[in-house]
This record gives sequence, C-alpha cells and structure tokens, in this order.
Amino acid sequence: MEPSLRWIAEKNVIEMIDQTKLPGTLTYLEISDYRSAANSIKNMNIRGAPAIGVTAALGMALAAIEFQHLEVGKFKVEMENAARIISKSRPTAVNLTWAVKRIQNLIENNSTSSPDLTKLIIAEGQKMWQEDIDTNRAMGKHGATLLIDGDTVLTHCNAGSLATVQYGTALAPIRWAIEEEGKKIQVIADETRPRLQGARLTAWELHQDKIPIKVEADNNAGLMMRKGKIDKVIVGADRIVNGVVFNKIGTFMVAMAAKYHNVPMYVVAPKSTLSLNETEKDVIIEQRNAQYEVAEIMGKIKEPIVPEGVECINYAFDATPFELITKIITQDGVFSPEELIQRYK
Ligand SMILES: CSC[C@H]1O[C@H](OP(=O)(O)O)[C@H](O)[C@@H]1O
Repeated sequence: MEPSLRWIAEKNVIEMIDQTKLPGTLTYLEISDYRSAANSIKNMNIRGAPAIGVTAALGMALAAIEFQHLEVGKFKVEMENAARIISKSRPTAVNLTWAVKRIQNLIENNSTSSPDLTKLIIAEGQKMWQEDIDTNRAMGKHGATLLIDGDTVLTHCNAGSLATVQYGTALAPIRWAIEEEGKKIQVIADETRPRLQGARLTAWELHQDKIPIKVEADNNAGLMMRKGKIDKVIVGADRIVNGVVFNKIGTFMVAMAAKYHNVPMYVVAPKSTLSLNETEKDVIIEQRNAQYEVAEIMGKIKEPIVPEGVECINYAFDATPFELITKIITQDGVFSPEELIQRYK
C-alpha cells in the first residue's frame, strides 16, 4: 500500500490520494497552499487522525513558503493565522492540533530569518511524515503479539494505511502478523456508516494487499460475536483522554458487544493521539452534514433514503470508556488502560 500522502519537494506541494473517490477510482490531489490543505482535511479528501496530523504540518510548510518573503515579524503573524485555520478544520482528532503546535513551537524557538524558518518547517514536516511510518510499524510489531494464527479480527472504520502516512494503526498489527510472522488472519470490516470508511477504504487497501477481508453491515457485529465468529476487535483512535477513547461513531457499540461476549477489544494509537490531561467533557465530538452523509450517502445514491423534511443526526465520533478496553497499543508497547495512564500521564 502506497503512502496516503507525500511531500513533492521539486514542486513544494502535498500529493494525496483523494479518499472521497475510493474505492471506485484512485485519483490524487495536488495541494499547493495551506487553505487547500485545511479544506482537504475538512472535506475528508484525506482523513484519519495521524494522516490529518501530517497533512496539517505540511500545510504549515505551504504557508511558510507563501509568506517567506515577509520580514520575520509579519511572517510569524501570518503563520499564526494559518495555524488557526488549519487547526479548526476538524475538532476531534488531537493529532491535528498536536502537529500544528509542533510547528508553532519550532517557530517560537528559532529566532532566524523567514526563509530559514521555512526550511526548518519543511524539514520538520518531512520528519513527521517518516516518524509516522516508523511509529506504525512499531505498533504493528507490538500489536501482533496479541494475534494468533487463524484469528478473525473485526475492525471499525478505517485505521489503516489510508488513515496514516502508511501502514496504519489498527491494521498495523494485522499487517505485521501476516507479512512478518506468516500468521493467517481474516479481517472483518464494519462498513461504518455514514461515511463508509470500512467498506470503501479498509476493504480497498486490504484487498489491494491481498489480505483476507470481508465487509459487514455495522449491525452484524453483535451477532457475529454471539456466533463466536470474531476472535478479536482492533480499532484506532482519534483522541485518548483520561478514562475514555474517542473514535469513529459506532466504536462504543462494538466495544459493548465485545465486553458482553468476552472478545478482547484492542485500541492502537500513537502517542500523538494521547491527551491524558483532558477528560471526556473537554472533547468536542464533530457533527457533520447529516443530510449529505446520512440521507444522501455522500451523493452515491439516486435519491435520499430519508423522507424529505425528516431531520437526520450525524455525530462523527463516540466515547468508549476504558472499562470496555482490553489493551491499548502505542509505539512503546502494549498497555492496559491503567498502565497507559501510569506510563504517560
Ligand atoms: C488511525 S485513524 C484514527 C481514526 O480516524 C478515523 O476518523 P475519520 O475517518 O473521520 O478521520 C477513525 O475514527 C479512525 O479510527
């Protein structure tokens, strides 16, 4: 699976897979300014917590290029404005603001010229791009210790290569178990209404990589566990706060079913997704366009599936309490939720 985004140094642009067009067509967007980078996150051309984090950092590099002709005081003012616009593109995944803050810190800590700051920012964005891949592979190796030959693993949404620069978070242990350890793993992907990241993206990337994949309607998850057809659940995360994992809407329902059926529930997330000084009340759960996503399925159907005049509800994430989580895997290892707090708080 190729990277979901890359920096094209010869042209100073971000090239990204346009995920709104998958699985039908593989097309690419060339992003040449920071406002377009912010829009690509908001419109979910690129999505997934780590992927939008790196996109945000490279979006800041595009802003620096645009304003490097200014004297450094004015350059910094423009960069603060760019940081604000990029940061507000989506509210829930903490990787976005984490990435922007990392670039802002670099600007604050370097009293040099605008062109030199620009070079530093581009280099930092490229460094974050590579760090993401290395982190994902480390999580894959750690998480694969939890998988045995012959496992059937349920996943929800897409926390794969397309949700990161490459290799994925939740799908990383599956990739590692298969590709590095030769284990046979069957993946079941929840379609994941309303944006269908499981059906459209997880199925596409795993099928591309010849990893056994089946798609189920979201409501099948509980019965599949009751029938003993699911050995483990692995999901990603958008923000892990003290006591709660925020992830794609529907994760909480899957976690409850897993708890009821004693199916291990694993969350895979890099440290950049941790925000342990926060609690649930601090987190904004994104609400997206309900008519477009719920009633019209992003324009993929001939007519809405909801009667005209009937309002739809569309939270994009939900909150899963630690008591429903068996293990959380980061690049440092495998932790119980309690061990995670001890390690990182
Ligand atoms: C490793 S991706 C984490 C997370 O991001 C996805 O959300 P979205 O597709 O809305 O960006 C999903 O919640 C994944 O689990």
